[in-house]
Amino acid sequence: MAEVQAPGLHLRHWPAWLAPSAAAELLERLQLEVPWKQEAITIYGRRHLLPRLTCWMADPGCGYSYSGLANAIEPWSPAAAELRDALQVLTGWRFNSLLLNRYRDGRDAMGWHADDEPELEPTAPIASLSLGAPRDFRLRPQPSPRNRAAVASGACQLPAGFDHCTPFNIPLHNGDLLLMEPPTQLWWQHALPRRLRLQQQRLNLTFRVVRALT
Ligand SMILES: O=C(O)CCC(=O)C(=O)O
Ligand SMILES: [Fe+2]
Repeated sequence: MAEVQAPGLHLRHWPAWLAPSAAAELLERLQLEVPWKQEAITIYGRRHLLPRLTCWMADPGCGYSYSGLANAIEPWSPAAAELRDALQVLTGWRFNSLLLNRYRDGRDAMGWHADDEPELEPTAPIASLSLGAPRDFRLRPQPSPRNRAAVASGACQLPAGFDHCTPFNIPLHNGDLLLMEPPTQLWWQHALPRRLRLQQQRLNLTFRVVRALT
């Protein structure tokens, strides 16, 4: 396991957390088991198909909206539930929500964002499992709008050295596990850029802890 740290950023990376044969078998299972959909989002009144297939799985009551989509929640599939339980043993967290992304080839991608929705438990990590083709995972420093307001009002401070941080890449390979620990989502954004020559698919699973709404 390799730790990646920078001001406001803490990642733990397990290269080949799953052996290649186990990762390949899991990819096959998930491809068949998961009800993949291509969702559309509306920006300035225009509908855009997302450049990837997605599915949300969660415990009942643990759904949340993402990029303005109120997501339909699917029950845990057998393979996803096994991974959730293995991640609980590794991290001590009972992940109650999962976003699955299927990048059909290098044209599919994900833009810059942070997973900082108010529904997410801020003290929990996000656990990201990669299967299939390798892709670059990019990170760049960016205080969230909420943090920018908090910094402006004096309620919180930028992490020391934050303003000198530079964007960087972490290549994620078949079977890699990446834990994004707090407060990473507050200060950093991430993206999965397009790779137009790539023809193989990649699956990514991000396990999350959604707060019980009271
Ligand atoms: O595909 C990836 O590695 C990143 C996915 C991601 O950032 C997300 O699901 O929020
Ligand atoms: Fe994300």
